[in-house]
Amino acid sequence: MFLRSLRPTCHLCKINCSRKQSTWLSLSHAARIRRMCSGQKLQTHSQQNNTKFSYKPLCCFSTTNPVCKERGRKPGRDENEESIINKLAESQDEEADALHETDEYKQVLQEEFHYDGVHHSLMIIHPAIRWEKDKPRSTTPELQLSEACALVHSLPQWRVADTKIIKVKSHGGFIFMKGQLKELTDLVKSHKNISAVFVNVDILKINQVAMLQGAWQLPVFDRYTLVLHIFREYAHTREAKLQIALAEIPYIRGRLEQINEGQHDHVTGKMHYVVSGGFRFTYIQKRHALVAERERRLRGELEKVRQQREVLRQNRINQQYPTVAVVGYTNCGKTTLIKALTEDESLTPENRLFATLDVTVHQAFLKNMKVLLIDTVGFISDIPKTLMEAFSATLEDALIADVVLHVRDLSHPDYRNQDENVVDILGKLLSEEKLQNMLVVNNKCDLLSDDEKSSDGLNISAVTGSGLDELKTRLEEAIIKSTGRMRKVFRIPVGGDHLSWLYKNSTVLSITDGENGDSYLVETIINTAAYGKFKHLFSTNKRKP
Ligand SMILES: Nc1nc2c(ncn2[C@@H]2O[C@H](COP(=O)(O)OP(=O)(O)OP(=O)(O)O)[C@@H](O)[C@H]2O)c(=O)[nH]1
Ligand SMILES: [Mg+2]
Repeated sequence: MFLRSLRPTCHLCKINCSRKQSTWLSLSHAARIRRMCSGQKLQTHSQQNNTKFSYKPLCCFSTTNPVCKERGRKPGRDENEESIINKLAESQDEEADALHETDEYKQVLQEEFHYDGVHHSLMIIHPAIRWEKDKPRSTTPELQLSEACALVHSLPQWRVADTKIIKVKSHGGFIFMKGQLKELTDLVKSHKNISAVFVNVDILKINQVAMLQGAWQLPVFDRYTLVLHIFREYAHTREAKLQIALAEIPYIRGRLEQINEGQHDHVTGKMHYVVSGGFRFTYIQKRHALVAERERRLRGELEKVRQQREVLRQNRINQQYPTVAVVGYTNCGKTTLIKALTEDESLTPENRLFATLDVTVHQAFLKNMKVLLIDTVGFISDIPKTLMEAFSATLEDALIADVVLHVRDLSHPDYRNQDENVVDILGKLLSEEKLQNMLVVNNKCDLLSDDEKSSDGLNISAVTGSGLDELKTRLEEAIIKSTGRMRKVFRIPVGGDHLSWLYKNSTVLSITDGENGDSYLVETIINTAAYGKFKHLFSTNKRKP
């Protein structure tokens, strides 16, 4: 049986094949290249049973496609197919690592994100919107600027050379008025040691970047690109690295769409046209194909990693330990709090934004209960949704946790704004029930006087340990409420299987002797299912709990 591509796309050069006839592959060969599949539909040659397959088309090996790297090969014959597959196997080895960046892709990254390993000395410009009617904010331009500085300082050896707050009408158009642009250009040029400019807005449009880079003759960063630099610098696990690589894609796509809409020509300043067998492929199409191919490989790899995560998650569910997701704004003290509750020395809290980029699970013993605490990636304001969406899987663990613990840094001058941001995001993600049962703690209270402490939420300090005893009690109560676990006292006979069963299936809090010495009183925390099972198993011997 043979397979044929419906919409042939060259696998190597990422360009649609100009040949009218696409190459036929034998089923066995198609199976061998399955892992190279781009998800495009292929049909059986005979179409008798109308079966559809998803194998990678090999039409790219067209003899007539001038841009195909494999040009000259004659498709259709078995010996050629064999060599094609060998070639694919080679390229597969090279590309086996989904994170591998081709030279072409490296160039895209360099153009869009300036990943050149340079430790920049930055000028930060904060365009403060004059009248924010629809969204009155509890923050101030000075606080936003100081967060921008913290972002820069999160990168090793990056430094802030100067800062400037400038009032603007909106972040649209060209952001700055003509006079303002001149003033800023003079300022930037007056600093000889500045190597880049960071405009503190969530994301700059391509025409804005081109205009500002043109005026200042320096690379220009926005929050999206700067946060990506931080993520890239500190990601350790494969999952985090894949997620970050995936987060680059919507940014690049957004740029391509803006070029497509004709907003502005790209950084390169010209459009490339590749003419191939009567088809015209623009620079945009080529880049779209390049990005699509990378996305396909990253998603495929991420899926595998996530399957492993799912196994771990299932293990946790099977273990029946209650889970607590610790969430909050970046740098609020989530990791420090988990360290204090678990005494896990392997945890290393750091005084910088986005110190935690991987979701990790830690066992803790509260007062009577063993729980699993989940450390999560911190939130930050003014970051486009697409960037945080790349980390959505890490939040999934938080979403299915029995209890969500929201940590706030009460000592932070901008804590109200941070709180609004986190509550806003959690409000969209969590069910009403989870929100109702959410616990809020005000951390870093050791840095505050009694007057400054809040009456809303539990005041704690993860560093000094104050308030942690009360937090453990409240966490247990919240877990009991959300999981249907209950406190039960069982009277069980001495010398039976009851006690070992209870140890296995519930949390045993205490054991005392019964009045006549022939029984024990066992205090437990048990869920409704286990309670029903106990009654069922030991109904004849069971004494009234
Ligand atoms: N004084 C004081 N400092 C604290 C407290 N809790 C955390 N910190 C400090 O705050 C900084 C950030 O702590 P982390 O635990 O890394 O914060 P995080 O929320 O995990 O941060 P990300 O992982 O970046 O989101 C560290 O320097 C901690 O020592 C506290 O209760 N009091
Ligand atoms: Mg952390």
